[in-house]
Amino acid sequence: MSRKKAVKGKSSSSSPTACSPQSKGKGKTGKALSGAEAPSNGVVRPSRPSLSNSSEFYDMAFKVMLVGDSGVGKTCLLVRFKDGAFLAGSFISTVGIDFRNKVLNIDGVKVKLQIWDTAGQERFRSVTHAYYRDAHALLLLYDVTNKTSFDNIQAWLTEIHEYTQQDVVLMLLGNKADASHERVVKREEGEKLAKDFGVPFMETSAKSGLNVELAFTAVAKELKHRSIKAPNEPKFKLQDYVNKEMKTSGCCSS
Ligand SMILES: Nc1nc2c(ncn2[C@@H]2O[C@H](COP(=O)(O)OP(=O)(O)OP(=O)(O)O)[C@@H](O)[C@H]2O)c(=O)[nH]1
Ligand SMILES: [Mg+2]
Repeated sequence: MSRKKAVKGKSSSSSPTACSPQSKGKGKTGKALSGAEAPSNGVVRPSRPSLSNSSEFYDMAFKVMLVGDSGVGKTCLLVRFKDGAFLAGSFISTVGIDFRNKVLNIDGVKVKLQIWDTAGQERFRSVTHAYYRDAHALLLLYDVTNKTSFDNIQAWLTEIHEYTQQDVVLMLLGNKADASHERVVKREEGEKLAKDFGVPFMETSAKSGLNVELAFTAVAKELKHRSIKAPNEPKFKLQDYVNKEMKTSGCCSS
């Protein structure tokens, strides 16, 4: 299937980057969802086990978007999560939008995340807006070594509230937590901002892998719980789960 079909006819492409999936020789994108798999406002639940890609079954599927300023590490975070790799090198911005699939086993349920990596550059903003509507969850990133990317979070939140569904799952991530010498945004500042806006928060590092798996797993758990809540099951609290599981970067934790 062509990439155009993968995004339902809208033009999308990405340049190879240091963290590009292409550098692993796996092609530009994951496969497009089609038919019963196509992203919709509701959860995708195949009536019988389905193939998410050529090899993996899943029970439910959700669409997750990575957003935030250019250079905060969205592509690297996705590559770390999907391939377990961090390929240092020169930074080439994502062009347009791209996605990859990953199936997680959440408490015995196979949850497929279709993860969309957006371009942070302003000139692609209108392309990105078109995809917000169908997103079940958003990971909003800033870079702890870049104050502007942190200051822009409020504007990102305004944009997100304007374009996404009301019940979208949102989490704020302070990425590049490994870069202790270049850090200009304290973890506490990230925590405060997240608290002020009522969103769960954690720091991550695509480079070291810190909390990367946890960020996606937490979102998948929240989406799964919302989708199939057993009658007497207590409400899943994303931030509580993250706090329990989270590892701090070591350098700055008190
Ligand atoms: N130290 C450190 N560097 C990182 C980390 N994540 C990404 N980088 C570097 O930051 C630069 C930008 O990373 P990308 O993942 O391409 O950034 P992006 O958010 O996808 O940028 P756009 O595609 O333009 O929106 C690259 O040079 C990466 O090597 C991290 O966790 N730690
Ligand atoms: Mg990118």
